[in-house]
Amino acid sequence: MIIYLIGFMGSGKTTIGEKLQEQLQMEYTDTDEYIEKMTGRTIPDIFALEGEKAFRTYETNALKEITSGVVSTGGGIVETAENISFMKDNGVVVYLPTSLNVIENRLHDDQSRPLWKQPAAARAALFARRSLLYESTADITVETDHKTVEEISAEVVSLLGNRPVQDCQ
Ligand SMILES: Nc1ncnc2c1ncn2[C@@H]1O[C@H](COP(=O)(O)OP(=O)(O)O)[C@@H](O)[C@H]1O
Ligand SMILES: O=C(O)C1=C[C@@H](OP(=O)(O)O)[C@@H](O)[C@H](O)C1
Ligand SMILES: [Mg+2]
Repeated sequence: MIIYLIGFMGSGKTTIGEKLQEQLQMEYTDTDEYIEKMTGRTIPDIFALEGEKAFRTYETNALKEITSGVVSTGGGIVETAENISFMKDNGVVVYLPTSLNVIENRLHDDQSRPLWKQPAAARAALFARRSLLYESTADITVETDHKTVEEISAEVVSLLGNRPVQDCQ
């Protein structure tokens, strides 16, 4: 079984993925960490030196190469239509909706996410546009505002357990 975590930057995909790895005793991969290992470059360096388009190609390749376990994606995974159909065809997609003001409190002036380092209006537009894509891609949705990491992972585990058997193979 593959479980894909999707959502905006700061929704907690990496944090919840690590927790689910412990709870479900499954393999775990974060696509950003995978790309950093494969390229030997940090995400900000890839954006600065090669551009976003090159990053999106690495991201699609990473998605295809990770074949099992819990997968924390990057917030822009839904920017590529091919990624959306790949995740829907190959696993269960868990969306972690989080409101923009909660994300602002979590990320502040985070420097490690190139697309967070833009004016608030541009971030809000990106958030609005992507939210529609996350919603239409999700099989399972777990809100994260004002919940602890433990509460969110427990909810994900419980909803995964309620899935029809054929979805969990
Ligand atoms: N439920 C939560 N409550 C409070 N802080 C959280 C929660 N989930 C994640 N965080 C914090 O928010 C920041 C971003 O989390 P991260 O897992 O990196 O998000 P993503 O991978 O979706 O960008 C981290 O500092 C993390 O500790
Ligand atoms: O939203 C995006 O386009 C991105 C999100 C980041 O991952 P997180 O969502 O884990 O921050 C990372 O993949 C890269 O900086 C691009
Ligand atoms: Mg992450």
